[in-house]
Amino acid sequence: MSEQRSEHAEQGGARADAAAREGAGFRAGFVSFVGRPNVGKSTLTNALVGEKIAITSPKPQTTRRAIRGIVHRPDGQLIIVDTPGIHRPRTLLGERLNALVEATLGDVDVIGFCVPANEKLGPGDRFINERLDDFPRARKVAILTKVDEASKGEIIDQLTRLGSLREWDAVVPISSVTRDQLDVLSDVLLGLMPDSPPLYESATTTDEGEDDRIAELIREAALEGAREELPHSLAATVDDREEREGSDGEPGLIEIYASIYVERDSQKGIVIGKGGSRLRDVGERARREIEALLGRRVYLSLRVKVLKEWQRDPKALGRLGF
Ligand SMILES: Nc1nc2c(ncn2[C@@H]2O[C@H](COP(=O)(O)OP(=O)(O)OP(=O)(O)O)[C@@H](O)[C@H]2O)c(=O)[nH]1
Repeated sequence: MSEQRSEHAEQGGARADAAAREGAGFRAGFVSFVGRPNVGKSTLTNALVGEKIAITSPKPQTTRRAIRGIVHRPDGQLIIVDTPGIHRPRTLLGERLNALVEATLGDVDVIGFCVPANEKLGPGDRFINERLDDFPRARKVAILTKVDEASKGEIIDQLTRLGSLREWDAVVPISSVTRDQLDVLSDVLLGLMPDSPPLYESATTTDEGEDDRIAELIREAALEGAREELPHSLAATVDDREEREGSDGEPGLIEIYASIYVERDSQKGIVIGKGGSRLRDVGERARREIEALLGRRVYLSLRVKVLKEWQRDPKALGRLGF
């Protein structure tokens, strides 16, 4: 992150000078949320940034990339690095994701350890908590998520158990759905960040490329309603796009050609559905999200392709951007 810090510091220098002249201390730094799959890390990222950056899904292990969301405040910037989560690797994809997590966590200023309020602390949480010792540089904050799903008593019990795991720099209960305590969490995280000039322009909410974000929206749409082993086998890419000329000052239609990848022939049929019905639904859902992202009308063409056992194949992983 230090490279990014100096690279982006130059852009933000003018504003920092202004802040310094006003005597206001400005803070900026990197935070990463870790925790078991499905504890609400991506939802929290989106809720804090106020825009859909990371896709979310009730299926565990949805997150595959280090996506950055940026929270802009008058007194600082929080740059959120969303990781795929720490787990025991079973495939080459799993190994690569773990390496990505290691590199990310070794570099951030704060690690937010997320545990849901409505489930007991389990071996999975303890495994991740112990791994946090490997990253001594980062300050550590415990975040109790989904408090809207738990009773007061459950929340208090869970806070006590969390407190006994280690000495946290802070413990904050939140709900991304009701937005309960999100401002408190931002304050706490910002308070743990180093003094620094802004690292990003104020209009930037992510530094992920547009095609990657579109591909993630397609994957999210395809994940909806997907069963059993299918979620892990899905990947999506944007292959081509063409802009149509607009008229009367209106932006023209944008044509997007994208692929959904599965690992086996049998999965292809599942994704396409009877007479193409499922794929049509996926396309419809994805198109609406992409139109919201781009702010213009979209024609989306989806093709389903089989890339045999891509999670275990180095060449295929490369092609899909892992
Ligand atoms: N009730 C409630 N549900 C939540 C909250 N935050 C997240 N969820 C739900 O929990 C599920 C998982 O959320 P994600 O944000 O995808 O979880 P994640 O930890 O990023 O999951 P992975 O990508 O698998 O690591 C989704 O169905 C969310 O809608 C919350 O504050 N309250």
